[in-house]
Amino acid sequence: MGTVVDAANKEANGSVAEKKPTVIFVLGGPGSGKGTQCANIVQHFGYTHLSAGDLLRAEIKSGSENGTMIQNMIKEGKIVPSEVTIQLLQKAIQENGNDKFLIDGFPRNEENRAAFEEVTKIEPEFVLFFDCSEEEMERRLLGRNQGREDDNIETIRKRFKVFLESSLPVVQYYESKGKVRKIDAAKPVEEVFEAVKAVFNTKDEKRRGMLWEYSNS
Ligand SMILES: Nc1ncnc2c1ncn2[C@@H]1O[C@H](COP(=O)(O)OP(=O)(O)O)[C@@H](O)[C@H]1O
Ligand SMILES: Nc1ccn([C@@H]2O[C@H](COP(=O)(O)OP(=O)(O)O)[C@@H](O)[C@H]2O)c(=O)n1
Ligand SMILES: [Mg+2]
Repeated sequence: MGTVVDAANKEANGSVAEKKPTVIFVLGGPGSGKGTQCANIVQHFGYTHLSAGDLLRAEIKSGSENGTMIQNMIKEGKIVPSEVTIQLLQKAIQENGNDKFLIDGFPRNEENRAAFEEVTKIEPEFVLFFDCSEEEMERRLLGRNQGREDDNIETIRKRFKVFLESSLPVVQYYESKGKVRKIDAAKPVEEVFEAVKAVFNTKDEKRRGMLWEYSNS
């Protein structure tokens, strides 16, 4: 107790005893490059990557009682009820020894956002938002070749509609709180990652600055 690091944790989490994990939400339209960039962030910055879509697809494969419902929702590009997705995210966080997570593809609507906050009491440190044109995202999704049942033009159009109507308002909500770090995601993978690195390096510099100020006060 009483060290500089304790003080910083206390400031970030409210109290040392109830230390919560650091969470960064990674948002952007379908095919904007969330999964690709998360893999890079994991390599460089030591976060654990949790993709809501991957967790839901694993749940279908596991033969869970919700599997058929989830499969139908994904095929229609619809958003699975929060309680299902949040339970999967919470379990993944609890089972992992890391204390910093990239949550990719969540929250995708207001219900996701409010329920996660209510259940976990976790506020994201910031929201990484990958901004990309529909034309480019469509091209990427049709070329993704991961055998996904939702990467066909009919479902892609539905997913774009859901993104505009339900997911963008969540980005706007965090924008109003000054939490959005917007990245031009239409560029090549390496250039996008340069912009991502700048966001994470700035965050680390700010934290070092805070600790320095504290230790000199
Ligand atoms: N900056 C980029 N330029 C071109 N293709 C990309 C870029 N980022 C990702 N991709 C490709 O586009 C497809 C979708 O990327 P992915 O990371 O799965 O996006 P998301 O998780 O946002 O749907 C993949 O085939 C990926 O290899
Ligand atoms: N928070 C979430 C995330 C994904 N999903 C479902 O999973 C699908 C695929 O999500 P994903 O994040 O893997 O898709 P991409 O944006 O990576 O292409 C979505 O279209 C939804 O049907 C959901 O219901 N709720
Ligand atoms: Mg993805």
